[in-house]
Amino acid sequence: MEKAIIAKNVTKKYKLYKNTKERLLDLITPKSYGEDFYALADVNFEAEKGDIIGFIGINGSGKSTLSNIIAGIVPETAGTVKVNGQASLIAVSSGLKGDLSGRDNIELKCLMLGFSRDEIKELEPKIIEFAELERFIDQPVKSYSSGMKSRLGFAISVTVDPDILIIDEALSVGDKAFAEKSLNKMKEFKEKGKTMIFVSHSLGQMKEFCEKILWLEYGMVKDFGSVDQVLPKYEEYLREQKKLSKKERDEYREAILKKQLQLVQGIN
Ligand SMILES: Nc1ncnc2c1ncn2[C@@H]1O[C@H](COP(=O)(O)OP(=O)(O)OP(=O)(O)O)[C@@H](O)[C@H]1O
Repeated sequence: MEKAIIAKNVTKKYKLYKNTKERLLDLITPKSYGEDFYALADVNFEAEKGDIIGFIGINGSGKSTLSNIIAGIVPETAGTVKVNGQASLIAVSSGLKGDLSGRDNIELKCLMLGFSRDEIKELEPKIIEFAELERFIDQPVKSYSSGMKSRLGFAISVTVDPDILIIDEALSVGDKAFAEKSLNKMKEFKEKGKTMIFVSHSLGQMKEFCEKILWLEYGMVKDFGSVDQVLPKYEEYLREQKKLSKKERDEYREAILKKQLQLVQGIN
Protein backbone atom coordinates (compact mmCIF):
# COMPACT_ATOMS: atom_id res chain seq x y z
CA MET A 1 0.00 0.00 0.00
CA GLU A 2 1.22 3.49 -0.81
CA LYS A 3 1.65 5.75 2.20
CA ALA A 4 0.02 9.18 2.16
CA ILE A 5 1.29 10.43 5.54
CA ILE A 6 4.12 9.15 7.71
CA ALA A 7 4.48 10.89 11.07
CA LYS A 8 7.50 9.80 13.11
CA ASN A 9 8.24 10.89 16.67
CA VAL A 10 6.44 14.20 16.12
CA THR A 11 6.77 16.62 19.00
CA LYS A 12 5.49 20.18 19.23
CA LYS A 13 6.76 22.33 22.02
CA TYR A 14 5.33 25.71 22.95
CA LYS A 15 6.76 28.06 25.52
CA LEU A 16 4.29 29.40 28.06
CA TYR A 17 5.22 32.79 29.50
CA LYS A 18 3.72 34.44 32.58
CA ASN A 19 4.04 37.91 31.04
CA THR A 20 5.55 39.92 28.18
CA LYS A 21 8.70 40.61 30.18
CA GLU A 22 9.41 36.88 30.42
CA ARG A 23 8.78 36.46 26.69
CA LEU A 24 11.20 39.30 25.85
CA LEU A 25 13.90 38.04 28.23
CA ASP A 26 13.66 34.60 26.61
CA LEU A 27 14.21 36.20 23.20
CA ILE A 28 17.10 38.49 24.04
CA THR A 29 19.06 36.69 26.77
CA PRO A 30 20.88 33.35 26.60
CA LYS A 31 19.06 32.14 29.72
CA SER A 32 15.83 30.22 29.15
CA TYR A 33 12.59 31.77 30.47
CA GLY A 34 9.04 30.41 30.42
CA GLU A 35 7.66 26.95 30.86
CA ASP A 36 7.93 24.21 28.23
CA PHE A 37 4.57 22.89 27.13
CA TYR A 38 4.20 19.91 24.82
CA ALA A 39 1.13 20.06 22.59
CA LEU A 40 2.38 16.85 20.91
CA ALA A 41 4.77 14.31 22.34
CA ASP A 42 6.34 11.57 20.22
CA VAL A 43 3.37 11.05 17.91
CA ASN A 44 3.70 8.17 15.46
CA PHE A 45 1.15 7.18 12.86
CA GLU A 46 0.81 6.34 9.20
CA ALA A 47 -2.01 6.88 6.75
CA GLU A 48 -2.33 4.73 3.64
CA LYS A 49 -3.47 6.38 0.44
CA GLY A 50 -7.29 6.52 0.54
CA ASP A 51 -7.55 6.24 4.32
CA ILE A 52 -10.18 8.31 6.08
CA ILE A 53 -8.92 8.96 9.58
CA GLY A 54 -10.72 10.73 12.39
CA PHE A 55 -8.73 12.57 15.06
CA ILE A 56 -10.42 12.40 18.45
CA GLY A 57 -9.54 13.46 21.97
CA ILE A 58 -10.76 15.83 24.65
CA ASN A 59 -10.14 19.62 24.35
CA GLY A 60 -6.49 20.50 24.08
CA SER A 61 -5.32 17.00 23.22
CA GLY A 62 -3.42 18.20 20.14
CA LYS A 63 -5.79 17.39 17.25
CA SER A 64 -5.56 20.81 15.58
CA THR A 65 -1.83 21.06 16.18
CA LEU A 66 -1.28 17.74 14.41
CA SER A 67 -3.63 18.75 11.54
CA ASN A 68 -1.76 22.03 11.13
CA ILE A 69 1.59 20.25 11.04
CA ILE A 70 0.37 17.79 8.39
CA ALA A 71 -0.97 20.72 6.33
CA GLY A 72 2.41 22.46 6.61
CA ILE A 73 0.98 25.48 8.42
CA VAL A 74 2.82 24.93 11.72
CA PRO A 75 6.33 23.42 11.95
CA GLU A 76 7.04 20.47 14.21
CA THR A 77 9.66 20.97 16.96
CA ALA A 78 11.10 17.47 16.57
CA GLY A 79 10.39 14.38 14.51
CA THR A 80 9.32 14.23 10.87
CA VAL A 81 6.10 14.34 8.91
CA LYS A 82 6.25 13.05 5.35
CA VAL A 83 3.25 13.96 3.22
CA ASN A 84 2.87 12.37 -0.16
CA GLY A 85 1.11 14.98 -2.31
CA GLN A 86 -0.63 18.28 -1.70
CA ALA A 87 -2.48 18.62 1.60
CA SER A 88 -5.21 21.19 2.06
CA LEU A 89 -6.68 22.19 5.41
CA ILE A 90 -10.23 23.35 6.01
CA ALA A 91 -10.64 24.83 9.44
CA VAL A 92 -13.04 27.23 11.09
CA SER A 93 -10.18 29.71 11.31
CA SER A 94 -8.92 28.77 7.89
CA GLY A 95 -6.11 31.30 7.57
CA LEU A 96 -8.12 33.79 5.53
CA LYS A 97 -6.80 37.36 5.52
CA GLY A 98 -9.47 39.65 6.97
CA ASP A 99 -8.38 42.84 5.20
CA LEU A 100 -8.53 41.22 1.78
CA SER A 101 -11.72 40.54 -0.16
CA GLY A 102 -13.03 37.02 -0.65
CA ARG A 103 -11.78 37.11 -4.25
CA ASP A 104 -8.28 38.23 -3.22
CA ASN A 105 -8.19 35.47 -0.63
CA ILE A 106 -9.05 32.90 -3.30
CA GLU A 107 -6.24 34.19 -5.51
CA LEU A 108 -3.74 34.32 -2.67
CA LYS A 109 -4.47 30.80 -1.44
CA CYS A 110 -4.34 29.40 -5.00
CA LEU A 111 -1.05 31.20 -5.72
CA MET A 112 0.38 29.78 -2.48
CA LEU A 113 -0.67 26.32 -3.62
CA GLY A 114 1.29 26.84 -6.86
CA PHE A 115 -1.51 27.45 -9.38
CA SER A 116 -0.87 29.67 -12.43
CA ARG A 117 -2.89 32.80 -13.21
CA ASP A 118 -4.80 30.94 -15.96
CA GLU A 119 -5.61 28.02 -13.66
CA ILE A 120 -6.83 30.45 -10.99
CA LYS A 121 -9.09 32.18 -13.53
CA GLU A 122 -10.72 28.82 -14.15
CA LEU A 123 -10.99 27.83 -10.47
CA GLU A 124 -12.28 31.17 -9.17
CA PRO A 125 -15.90 31.02 -10.44
CA LYS A 126 -16.23 27.42 -9.25
CA ILE A 127 -15.05 28.39 -5.77
CA ILE A 128 -17.40 31.40 -5.60
CA GLU A 129 -20.33 29.26 -6.74
CA PHE A 130 -19.62 26.48 -4.24
CA ALA A 131 -19.26 29.03 -1.42
CA GLU A 132 -22.52 30.73 -2.48
CA LEU A 133 -20.86 34.10 -1.96
CA GLU A 134 -21.51 35.74 -5.35
CA ARG A 135 -22.88 38.98 -3.86
CA PHE A 136 -20.21 39.31 -1.19
CA ILE A 137 -17.07 38.11 -2.91
CA ASP A 138 -15.57 41.60 -3.30
CA GLN A 139 -16.22 42.58 0.32
CA PRO A 140 -13.42 42.28 2.91
CA VAL A 141 -13.47 38.92 4.65
CA LYS A 142 -13.49 40.62 8.07
CA SER A 143 -17.09 41.65 7.33
CA TYR A 144 -18.12 37.99 6.77
CA SER A 145 -19.98 35.93 9.36
CA SER A 146 -18.22 32.82 10.68
CA GLY A 147 -20.47 30.71 8.47
CA MET A 148 -19.49 32.71 5.36
CA LYS A 149 -15.80 32.40 6.20
CA SER A 150 -16.12 28.70 6.71
CA ARG A 151 -17.98 28.37 3.37
CA LEU A 152 -15.20 30.24 1.59
CA GLY A 153 -12.49 28.15 3.26
CA PHE A 154 -14.31 24.94 2.47
CA ALA A 155 -14.97 25.93 -1.15
CA ILE A 156 -11.32 26.82 -1.80
CA SER A 157 -10.00 23.64 -0.21
CA VAL A 158 -12.28 21.24 -2.07
CA THR A 159 -12.13 23.00 -5.45
CA VAL A 160 -8.33 22.92 -5.66
CA ASP A 161 -8.70 19.13 -5.56
CA PRO A 162 -5.91 18.27 -3.10
CA ASP A 163 -4.47 14.77 -2.64
CA ILE A 164 -5.05 14.96 1.09
CA LEU A 165 -7.95 16.85 2.61
CA ILE A 166 -7.88 17.81 6.28
CA ILE A 167 -11.16 19.00 7.74
CA ASP A 168 -10.91 20.52 11.21
CA GLU A 169 -14.31 21.13 12.82
CA ALA A 170 -15.36 22.86 9.61
CA LEU A 171 -18.79 21.29 9.57
CA SER A 172 -19.69 22.65 12.98
CA VAL A 173 -20.37 26.18 11.74
CA GLY A 174 -22.64 27.36 8.97
CA ASP A 175 -26.13 26.24 8.21
CA LYS A 176 -27.46 22.73 7.78
CA ALA A 177 -27.86 22.98 4.02
CA PHE A 178 -24.21 23.90 3.52
CA ALA A 179 -23.06 21.19 5.96
CA GLU A 180 -24.99 18.65 3.89
CA LYS A 181 -23.49 19.94 0.64
CA SER A 182 -20.03 19.72 2.24
CA LEU A 183 -20.65 16.21 3.47
CA ASN A 184 -21.71 15.19 -0.05
CA LYS A 185 -18.50 16.68 -1.44
CA MET A 186 -16.52 14.71 1.13
CA LYS A 187 -18.36 11.52 0.14
CA GLU A 188 -17.44 12.25 -3.49
CA PHE A 189 -13.79 12.55 -2.39
CA LYS A 190 -14.10 9.31 -0.44
CA GLU A 191 -15.36 7.53 -3.56
CA LYS A 192 -12.44 8.96 -5.54
CA GLY A 193 -10.11 7.31 -3.01
CA LYS A 194 -8.68 10.53 -1.58
CA THR A 195 -6.93 10.52 1.78
CA MET A 196 -8.85 12.48 4.37
CA ILE A 197 -8.33 13.56 7.95
CA PHE A 198 -11.38 14.56 9.87
CA VAL A 199 -11.27 16.42 13.21
CA SER A 200 -14.55 16.57 15.08
CA HIS A 201 -16.13 16.21 18.50
CA SER A 202 -19.16 14.63 16.85
CA LEU A 203 -18.76 10.89 17.28
CA GLY A 204 -21.81 10.41 15.04
CA GLN A 205 -20.00 12.10 12.14
CA MET A 206 -16.91 10.01 12.91
CA LYS A 207 -18.91 6.79 12.72
CA GLU A 208 -20.62 7.85 9.52
CA PHE A 209 -17.54 8.99 7.74
CA CYS A 210 -14.25 7.55 9.03
CA GLU A 211 -12.63 4.15 8.75
CA LYS A 212 -9.80 4.63 11.23
CA ILE A 213 -9.41 6.67 14.40
CA LEU A 214 -6.36 8.31 15.94
CA TRP A 215 -7.06 9.04 19.59
CA LEU A 216 -4.87 11.71 21.19
CA GLU A 217 -4.57 12.35 24.91
CA TYR A 218 -2.46 15.28 26.16
CA GLY A 219 -0.45 15.24 22.95
CA MET A 220 0.22 11.49 22.95
CA VAL A 221 -1.29 8.72 20.85
CA LYS A 222 -3.62 6.78 23.13
CA ASP A 223 -4.89 4.47 20.40
CA PHE A 224 -4.92 4.07 16.63
CA GLY A 225 -7.05 1.52 14.82
CA SER A 226 -10.36 0.89 13.11
CA VAL A 227 -13.45 2.87 14.12
CA ASP A 228 -14.99 -0.29 15.60
CA GLN A 229 -11.95 -0.92 17.77
CA VAL A 230 -11.25 2.59 19.02
CA LEU A 231 -14.55 4.51 19.28
CA PRO A 232 -16.20 2.24 21.91
CA LYS A 233 -13.06 2.57 24.09
CA TYR A 234 -13.18 6.36 23.72
CA GLU A 235 -16.87 6.48 24.61
CA GLU A 236 -16.14 4.41 27.74
CA TYR A 237 -13.22 6.75 28.58
CA LEU A 238 -15.51 9.80 28.32
CA ARG A 239 -18.06 8.13 30.63
CA GLU A 240 -15.32 7.31 33.18
CA GLN A 241 -13.86 10.84 33.01
CA LYS A 242 -17.29 12.31 33.71
CA LYS A 243 -17.58 10.25 36.90
CA LEU A 244 -14.29 11.59 38.31
CA SER A 245 -14.18 14.41 40.85
CA LYS A 246 -12.12 17.52 40.02
CA LYS A 247 -9.34 16.23 42.33
CA GLU A 248 -9.29 12.81 40.66
CA ARG A 249 -9.25 14.39 37.23
CA ASP A 250 -6.29 16.60 38.22
CA GLU A 251 -4.41 13.57 39.58
CA TYR A 252 -5.09 11.67 36.37
CA ARG A 253 -3.84 14.62 34.31
CA GLU A 254 -0.67 14.94 36.43
CA ALA A 255 0.09 11.23 35.95
CA ILE A 256 -0.35 11.52 32.16
CA LEU A 257 1.79 14.68 31.98
CA LYS A 258 4.53 12.86 33.92
CA LYS A 259 4.41 10.10 31.32
CA GLN A 260 4.52 12.75 28.59
CA LEU A 261 7.65 14.31 30.07
CA GLN A 262 9.39 10.93 30.29
CA LEU A 263 8.50 10.34 26.66
CA VAL A 264 9.93 13.64 25.38
CA GLN A 265 13.01 13.42 27.61
CA GLY A 266 13.59 9.89 26.33
CA ILE A 267 13.71 11.04 22.72
CA ASN A 268 15.67 14.26 23.26
N1 LIG B 1 0.39 28.95 19.80
C1 LIG B 1 0.26 28.26 20.94
N2 LIG B 1 0.95 28.62 22.05
C2 LIG B 1 0.84 27.93 23.21
N3 LIG B 1 0.05 26.84 23.35
C3 LIG B 1 -0.66 26.45 22.29
C4 LIG B 1 -0.60 27.12 21.02
N4 LIG B 1 -1.45 26.48 20.14
C5 LIG B 1 -1.99 25.44 20.85
N5 LIG B 1 -1.53 25.42 22.10
C6 LIG B 1 -1.89 24.47 23.16
O1 LIG B 1 -1.63 23.16 22.69
C7 LIG B 1 -2.61 22.26 23.19
C8 LIG B 1 -3.23 21.49 22.04
O2 LIG B 1 -4.07 22.38 21.33
P1 LIG B 1 -4.94 21.92 20.06
O3 LIG B 1 -5.68 23.11 19.58
O4 LIG B 1 -4.06 21.20 19.12
O5 LIG B 1 -5.93 20.88 20.75
P2 LIG B 1 -7.28 20.27 20.17
O6 LIG B 1 -7.26 18.81 20.54
O7 LIG B 1 -7.45 20.61 18.76
O8 LIG B 1 -8.35 21.01 21.09
P3 LIG B 1 -9.91 21.40 20.83
O9 LIG B 1 -10.67 20.12 20.85
O10 LIG B 1 -10.21 22.25 22.01
O11 LIG B 1 -9.98 22.12 19.53
C9 LIG B 1 -3.61 23.08 23.99
O12 LIG B 1 -3.31 22.96 25.36
C10 LIG B 1 -3.37 24.50 23.50
O13 LIG B 1 -3.63 25.42 24.52
